[in-house]
Amino acid sequence: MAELVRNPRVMKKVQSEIRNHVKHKGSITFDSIDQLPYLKMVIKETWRLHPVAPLLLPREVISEFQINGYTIQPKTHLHVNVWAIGRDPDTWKDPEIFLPERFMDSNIDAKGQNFELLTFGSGRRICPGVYMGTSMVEFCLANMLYHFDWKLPEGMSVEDVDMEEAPGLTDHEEWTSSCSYEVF
Ligand code: HEM
Repeated sequence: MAELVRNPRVMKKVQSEIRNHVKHKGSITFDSIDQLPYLKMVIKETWRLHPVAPLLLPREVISEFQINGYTIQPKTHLHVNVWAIGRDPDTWKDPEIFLPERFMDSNIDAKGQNFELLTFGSGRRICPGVYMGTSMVEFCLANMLYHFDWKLPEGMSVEDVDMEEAPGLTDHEEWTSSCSYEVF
């Protein structure tokens, strides 16, 4: 929501997609979500910049291996910095810009096969709730955007939105932003 409020162009575009689609149906169902490709791009772009678990869960090395000239010993604890991967300029063009369109005509998803986008981790310890989590986020966001128009409080501009992130196992904003909303 913070990225959408900061990017009114994207907010308008994703709301238009949802409202144009739902106009004919009356309500958002789980089946309708598959007809909302831009909503899915918005969610992937949010997960790229703001991964829910920025360092995943730690791993312990089982057997010695080499990487980039370093020898990693058994029992070493490893952290995969998904936050940094999502902002790597060798992987993403203009990584600091919130641009859902970068996922257009791209096969990258967050289901553990594309190491550029490890929202749910990967491998044997991948999040078992990947499908439930994705469906919940898609469904809740689609409903919030369908039913309400979201605005910053009176007197606050896009530049005032504080995107500072607090340290921790999960990624969350340092300060809770407030938004006003009107029923559509
Ligand atoms: C958007 C929603 C969610 C996100 C982004 C998310 C993300 C993650 C991540 C990044 C991990 C660590 C994976 C790794 O280190 O490779 C994880 C682990 C886990 N998640 Fe989720 N998760 C979500 C929803 C859920 C839901 C809905 C459930 C259960 C109903 C769930 C259950 C678990 C469990 C049990 C683990 C530990 C798996 C293990 O260590 O073997 N998650 N999740």
